[in-house]
This record gives sequence, C-alpha cells and structure tokens, in this order.
Amino acid sequence: MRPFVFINAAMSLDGKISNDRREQVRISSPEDFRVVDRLRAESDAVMVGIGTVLSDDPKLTVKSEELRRERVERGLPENPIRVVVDSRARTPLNSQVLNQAARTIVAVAEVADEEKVELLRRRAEVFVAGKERVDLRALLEHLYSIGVRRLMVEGGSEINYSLIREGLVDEIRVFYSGMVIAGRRAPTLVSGESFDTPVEARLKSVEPLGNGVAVVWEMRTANLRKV
Ligand SMILES: NC(=O)c1ccc[n+]([C@@H]2O[C@H](COP(=O)([O-])OP(=O)(O)OC[C@H]3O[C@@H](n4cnc5c(N)ncnc54)[C@H](O)[C@@H]3O)[C@@H](O)[C@H]2O)c1
Ligand SMILES: Nc1nc(=O)c(N)c(NC[C@H](O)[C@H](O)[C@H](O)COP(=O)(O)O)[nH]1
Repeated sequence: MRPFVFINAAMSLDGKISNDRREQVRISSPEDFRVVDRLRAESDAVMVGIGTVLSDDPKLTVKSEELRRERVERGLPENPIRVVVDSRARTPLNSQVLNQAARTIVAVAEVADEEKVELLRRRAEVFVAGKERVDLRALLEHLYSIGVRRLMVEGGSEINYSLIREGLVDEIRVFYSGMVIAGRRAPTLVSGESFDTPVEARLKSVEPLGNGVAVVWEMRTANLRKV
C-alpha cells in the first residue's frame, strides 16, 4: 500500500516553475503561500527531490504558529516528516531540511557514497531503495509502513516526472501565477521524456486566488493506492 500522493506547484503563465538558472523564483502569491502552508499542515509528510534542495534549500516546515498548534492538539508533531529523494546522497550537511525542526528521511540508492551516508545518518534517517536511482514505489511503501497516509510532493520537475510515469500520483494542484518567466531551459512542471500517450487528468476544481488561479487535477493513472 502507498499513501495518497499529491503534487503541489506554482507555475508562471508561460508554464515555468523556475528560471533557466534554476533559481528559486517567488511564483506563488501570498494567498497561495497560505494555502500551501495549510496543505503542508494537513499532510503526514512533504517530499522534494535533491535538485530542489540544491537550488532552493527549503525548510519544508509549517510556517503558521496556529497551524502548528492545531497539529500538536491532534497529537501530531508540529511539522510533517520531510523526505528528500537523493540517489547519490548529495544533500549538503548544512541544508535546512537537516535542521532539528522536523523528522527527516533522506532516501538514497545503493550507489550512494557510504561515508556521506554515515554523515547523513547523524542528522536524519536514511532509507536505501533502488540501485542507481531511488525506487519511488519502495519509498512510498516504506512511508506508508511508518504511518504516512497523505504525502505532499513539492517538486521539482524530475521527481514529478518519475512519480507520474509510475502512476504514483493521485492529484496535482497547480497555482498559475500572473507572471512570465521565459527561458528555453527553465524547468516546467514535469521534465523527463515525453510519454508515448499523454497521461490524462480530470479537472477537479478551479479557484481564483490573488494574482492567479489554483487548479486541482485528478490523475487518471493513479492505481488505487496499491504498490
Ligand atoms: N515552483 C514550484 O512550485 C517549484 C517547486 C519545487 C521545485 N521547483 C524548482 O524546480 C527545480 C528543481 O527541479 P529538478 O527537476 O532540477 O530537481 P528535483 O527536485 O525533481 O530532483 C531531481 C533529482 O532527484 C534525484 N532522484 C533520485 N531518484 C529519482 C527518481 N526515481 N526520479 C527522479 N529523480 C530522482 C535525481 O538526482 C534527480 O536529479 C528548481 O529550479 C526549483 O526551484 C519549483
Ligand atoms: N508553492 C511554491 N511557490 C513558489 O513560488 C515556489 N517557488 C515554490 N517552490 C518550492 C520550493 O521547494 C520552495 O523552496 C519551498 O516552498 C520553500 O519552502 P520553505 O519556505 O523553505 O519551507 N513553491
């Protein structure tokens, strides 16, 4: 079994989630950031790829004190578990995801350097799955086994691609923002190689939000939460 998996992302009106230098661009409006914070607070774990850690150095914590308090009142830790998909154990030791604010799992593949893995083990839990690349199905199964029922994926484009390709995504929430980023090599929501047949999604909701619109798509390929 695996958790319910949803991707959350912010995209410019020209379809970019970052610029061609892969820098962190503030795409969400303040209104969207508040929704993102609530979605984190409602999740058991928040996952990103190592590309996002290297370019954004995110904290992946709940920002609102009230939402953190509500979690504690429900018997949960203040913040959801943070999960980094990092085949070769490249997570810098001074990354904010390794701070003490939340439980953190770094998922690595068998190719990861053993010394670096040992250093990571002093700061986080390390889960090994897959030879060259992290086996995402095995990771989701592990997360389910430790109680994760709702997993929020906050990118980036490579992780989004792999999860969709493997039919492991139930929903995608995109905030389309009133801005143009441009850039031939700027990442879009999903990278990788084009699918032979496009993966279909069903429109679930549309909501104007600040200077943009939030759209939730239900993925047709999600295989009933079975792994
Ligand atoms: N606007 C947004 O909502 C948003 C959200 C997150 C990230 N971003 C942007 O996305 C960019 C980072 O995206 P990215 O695509 O470079 O990196 P990513 O975060 O998707 O990480 C990809 C890396 O994860 C590792 N990995 C391990 N196992 C894997 C597997 N099974 N499948 C895929 N990858 C696997 C690989 O090393 C791969 O290079 C940054 O520019 C960041 O700012 C934007
Ligand atoms: N929803 C969203 N809107 C954006 O405009 C943007 N640039 C990101 N990017 C996702 C990325 O991973 C961010 O770096 C984390 O959202 C930061 O998380 P923290 O505040 O450090 O906890 N995400």
